[in-house]
Amino acid sequence: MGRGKEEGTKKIRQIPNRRSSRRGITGEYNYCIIKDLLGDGIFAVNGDKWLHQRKLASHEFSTKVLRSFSSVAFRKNAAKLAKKISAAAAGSTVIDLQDLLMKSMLDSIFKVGFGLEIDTLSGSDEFGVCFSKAFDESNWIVFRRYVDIFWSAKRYLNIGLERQLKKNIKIIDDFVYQLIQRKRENMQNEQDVRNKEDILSRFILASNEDPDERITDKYLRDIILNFLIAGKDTSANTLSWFFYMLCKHPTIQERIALEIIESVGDKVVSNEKGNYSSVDEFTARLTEQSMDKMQYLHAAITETLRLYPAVPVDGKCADEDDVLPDGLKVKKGDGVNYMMYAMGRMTYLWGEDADEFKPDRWLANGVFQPASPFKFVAFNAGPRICLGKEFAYRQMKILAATLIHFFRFRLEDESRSIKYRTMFTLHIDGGLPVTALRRIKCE
Ligand code: HEM
Repeated sequence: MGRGKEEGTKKIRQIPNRRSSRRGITGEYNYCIIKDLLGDGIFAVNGDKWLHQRKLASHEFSTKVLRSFSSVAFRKNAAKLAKKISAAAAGSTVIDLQDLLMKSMLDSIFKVGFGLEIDTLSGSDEFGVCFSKAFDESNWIVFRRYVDIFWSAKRYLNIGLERQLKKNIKIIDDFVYQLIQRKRENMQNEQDVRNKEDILSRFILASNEDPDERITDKYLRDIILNFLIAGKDTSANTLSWFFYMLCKHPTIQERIALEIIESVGDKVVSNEKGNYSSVDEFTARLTEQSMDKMQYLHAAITETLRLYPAVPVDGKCADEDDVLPDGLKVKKGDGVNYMMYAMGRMTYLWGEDADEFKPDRWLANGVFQPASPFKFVAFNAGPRICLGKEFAYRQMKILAATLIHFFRFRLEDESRSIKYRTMFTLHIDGGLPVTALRRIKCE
């Protein structure tokens, strides 16, 4: 088994992403299914275009500017969400935490990714809410195509879900093209556009210097939708499962709350008014240094991703004939799927307690120990590893720390059996209804 595992790592690395170069038969079919929604974006491109986008995107993700800019935006959104939950807690109202997290993530990614303020969390931004609904529904309909063999006939006849999808895509496109237009206009009017921090501005800047004129509005539209699909549901779903786990394991919830207090310092817990702290004062303390001290929180999020990987299954397409470690021959163009969901629960990888939620398995002397990305595959591995991993951890830790500091969460119905919904990402079917009790007064 040991030898197999080692070889497997090498072989899987040699099988490129189905969208990376030549697509082959299965790759072509997958591409066909998703291209109506995502076009030729990061997830659906081939050859040179992918490399070009990856270069542009990875540069942006690694800049210090983006790192500090995104932290400010994440803290602001975390505070907004905490205030919303606080209002519900005051009235003992049950909240759907998954829904709130999805909205909060959408607002965040618009700010960080595209430099735009939208407010779907409060529900006041009608255009944004409409876009968000159309986007989520399209995501589900596109996934349904994998199990509906008549989808292309329905698309041709413009009936059923395909008709709905067409309408949704129009809403999405109108919204996104308007956004690009607005962005281009703003950038023309601004003096120092080089200091723009968001990813869309950087792509637009690159388009002005692109001799081949590859970065068209259609190209930017695909980039925006790909970043949304990559960055919104993944982080929101992970946090939903994370809070579900904390509800099931109250002692872990308490241990994280203690670690947060130790990491940010005692002052936030009490001031001259007693047991009170402003949420903005608290989030301001979520600096890189204090976040780095939250090793147990980091481990608990990682443990959630092991058991509930946001991308539960992923596919690749063989670029050339190959042989898998167990001797299975793979022909050029064949599709190979690997299941993160199953891999996270394999006893031969994680031990006899693989099914248990144990953040401690990631710690040695209180310090987080990462596993090989070929074993912990939630972010993929090799050249197509997730570009937003660091970004996602920062955002999830800021949000989680803020909510756990101020509230104690309980499932609305302990007896309800929680199931996942089959989509591209691992949603909780029916949402996550919880009650939030205030630990600390939150304003
Ligand atoms: C918990 C959060 C996340 C998880 C579990 C996750 C997981 C993944 C996985 C499994 C892939 C590989 C997909 C494939 O093979 O086709 C991927 C790719 C990618 N992710 Fe993430 N992701 C997360 C958050 C994010 C965020 C927040 C962003 C950006 C805002 C992001 C941006 C990307 C991009 C751009 C790619 C494509 C990379 C490439 O193909 O070169 N991800 N992610």
